[in-house]
Amino acid sequence: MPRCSTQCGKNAILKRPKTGDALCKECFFEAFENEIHFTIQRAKLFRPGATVAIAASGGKDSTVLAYVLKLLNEKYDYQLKLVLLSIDEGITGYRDDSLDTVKKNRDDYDMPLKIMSYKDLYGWTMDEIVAEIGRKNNCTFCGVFRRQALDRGAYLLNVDYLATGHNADDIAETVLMNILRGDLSRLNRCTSIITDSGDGIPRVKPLKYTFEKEIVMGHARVLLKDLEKIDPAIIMNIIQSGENIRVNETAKIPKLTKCTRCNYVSSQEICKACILLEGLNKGLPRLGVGKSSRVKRILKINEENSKKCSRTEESCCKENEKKSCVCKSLSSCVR
Ligand SMILES: Nc1ncnc2c1ncn2[C@@H]1O[C@H](COP(=O)(O)OP(=O)(O)OP(=O)(O)O)[C@@H](O)[C@H]1O
Repeated sequence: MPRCSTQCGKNAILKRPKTGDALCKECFFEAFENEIHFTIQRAKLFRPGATVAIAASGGKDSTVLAYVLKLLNEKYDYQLKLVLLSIDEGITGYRDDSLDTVKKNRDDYDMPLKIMSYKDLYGWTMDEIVAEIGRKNNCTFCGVFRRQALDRGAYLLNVDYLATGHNADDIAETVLMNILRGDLSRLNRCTSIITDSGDGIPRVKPLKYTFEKEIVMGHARVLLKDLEKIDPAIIMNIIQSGENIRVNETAKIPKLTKCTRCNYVSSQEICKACILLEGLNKGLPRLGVGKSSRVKRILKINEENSKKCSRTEESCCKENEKKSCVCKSLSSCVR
């Protein structure tokens, strides 16, 4: 390795993929932290005196986020109050381990920690959901419930911001996925460093321009890594493409509104979390997996059937072994 390109006199230990600079350990840390500080300053990400919940999964990104935010908060006097918010999805052998890491973050960084579980919020752990639906579609449940659980946690903690550890690779991957799906609404939102979750608590991504070097499973990610081999600037270019795409004014973009059932933000009358939950509770776990037009059709059929159902709650549930009952009282008798 050559000498550190900052002329500090030390030997370089790595070549940064983002800039191509050969740096020593100390200069790399400094450049890394300064870039995040610059991102925060340029986007005016935090109001001084605000409380920030750091969405802490126990993974590398959110652990680095907690570390860097604490460091920058003290170094540059952002005057932020930092707390950790963790969601326990109830995945044995996975989340329980990473929750130990989050508890270590709490002790190391001296930050309060709030843990919220799917079991308490939805009545189901991910292990129970997988037992019901199988392995194929369980990511849909996990993603939708986690997103809402983080919003609920942030609301409960009465914080001003929710910061996640999404990095440049995550964002470039999401841009690519939304382009491939033609999802203009999400494409519009996914490159923003700050997004309104709909209940007044903005979500922020201080690591938006920070690279992730690890290769994670997933087709878009693999494609991205292949493209990166051809041109290292590709990750930034894809984010920029996403930012520059202009949406045709005649294109139909769903408006964010409130779910009529749980009152959380949704682009549909009933939010995805409520539909997934209804499917689980009615023994129709695949209800929310797939197109919203199909979901609407099934909900309508169920609604019509339930009008026809003249049985009592007990007999209906008994007859259907608490599984495919169509009477309106089903969710109360199943649970
Ligand atoms: N169980 C969780 N509890 C709290 N926050 C979470 C949880 N899972 C994900 N997040 C937040 O969402 C971000 C992106 O999550 P993702 O599942 O893509 O993990 P990741 O990119 O591997 O990040 P990490 O390394 O922090 O786990 C995380 O950095 C974290 O801020």
